[in-house]
Amino acid sequence: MPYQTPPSQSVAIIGASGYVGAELTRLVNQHSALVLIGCYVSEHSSDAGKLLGDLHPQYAHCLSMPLQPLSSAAKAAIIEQADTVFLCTDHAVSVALAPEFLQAGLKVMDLSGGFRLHDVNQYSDFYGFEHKHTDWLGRAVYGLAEWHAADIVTAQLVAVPGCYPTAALMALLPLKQKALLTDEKVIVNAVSGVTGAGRKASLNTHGAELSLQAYGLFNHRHTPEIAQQLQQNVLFTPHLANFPRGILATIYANLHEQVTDTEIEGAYQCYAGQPLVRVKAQNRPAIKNVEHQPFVDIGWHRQGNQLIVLSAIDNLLKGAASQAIQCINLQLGLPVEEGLL
Ligand SMILES: NC(=O)C1=CN([C@@H]2O[C@H](COP(=O)(O)OP(=O)(O)OC[C@H]3O[C@@H](n4cnc5c(N)ncnc54)[C@H](OP(=O)(O)O)[C@@H]3O)[C@@H](O)[C@H]2O)C=CC1
Ligand SMILES: CC(=O)N[C@@H](CCC(=O)OP(=O)(O)O)C(=O)O
Repeated sequence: MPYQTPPSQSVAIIGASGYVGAELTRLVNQHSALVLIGCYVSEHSSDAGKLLGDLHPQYAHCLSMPLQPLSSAAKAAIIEQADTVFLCTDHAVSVALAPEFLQAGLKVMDLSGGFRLHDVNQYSDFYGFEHKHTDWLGRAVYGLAEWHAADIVTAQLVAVPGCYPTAALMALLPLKQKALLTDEKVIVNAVSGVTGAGRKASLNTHGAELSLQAYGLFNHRHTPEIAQQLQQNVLFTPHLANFPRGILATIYANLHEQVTDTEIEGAYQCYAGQPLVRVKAQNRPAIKNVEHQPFVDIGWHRQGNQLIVLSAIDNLLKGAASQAIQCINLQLGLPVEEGLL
């Protein structure tokens, strides 16, 4: 029987003090159909009991109750009161937590990578842990909202895509769908702002150490995620840069002989009527145009059979929190942009 969704939802946010969780708290707070029952951090977090505004003053207006520790009693209260749980936690934490809520009949929107990959072996290879919940892995729906709307509507577990895969797939899937690309490896170079690395301090993200630098060469976990969804090999190289938020992806793909500009234009027509996707041939998307916005901006340029597609998103919004809101909007039968524009 398809999962039934009531018209409004009570939601809990776990990992609410992080960059993604705080942004999601803001979006839930301004959403007319969502009722926030609580915001949680880990059981022994030093931030338990603090106000969101103590940690993120810009979100002080979004939450009057303190951040709560995720104790057994808190989990029981969530199961009692919430319809949907948003997990804004690390991958391994999400994999451990999600089944507890799913088995109790709640819906889960997981913003980590814990349920995105179909091949369980890739968790050991790319995430460094063994995935213990293959049953739920098989049932998770990939939450790329413009591409999997019908499945998202009935999903109990949504695996909200990674930020880099969102930027890459939104640019490439229209071309793939129309079979305009050769089978050669697609090259994705992308630059992310530092909030992409999360809130916890590390040497790599320390201001004085930060520069524009590549990382994750050949082995970033988003390589299999992009390849799985695109059904094509990719060479993905992420770069970390010294700005707060946003991703710009520069993508190199090869077109079949004889593909015309009109066919490329036609492929991107799949986004006509999608209010959060802005495509323009010859456009050079810029991070400043998508910062704090739920949009993906796409532009394409070709020379002969060589195509360059550019794609920009806010990593914390279309790359995470606003995409999760798009997914719950679909489940509630609301316009995808509800509460976002
Ligand atoms: N940053 C980004 O651009 C994107 C991130 N993501 C994914 O979203 C998730 C969150 O990312 P981000 O906000 O950057 O991460 P942060 O490190 O900023 O936040 C993590 C949050 O999880 C909480 N937490 C940690 N351990 C537990 C636990 N055991 N139980 C409950 N809560 C816990 C932390 O609080 P505390 O430690 O105090 O308990 C904090 O609130 C990650 O899986 C990330 O990969 C996805 C797309 C984009
Ligand atoms: C700059 C930076 O460090 N970015 C993160 C990607 C964040 C993201 O999208 O996330 P998931 O972890 O949810 O897949 C990284 O490369 O690990």
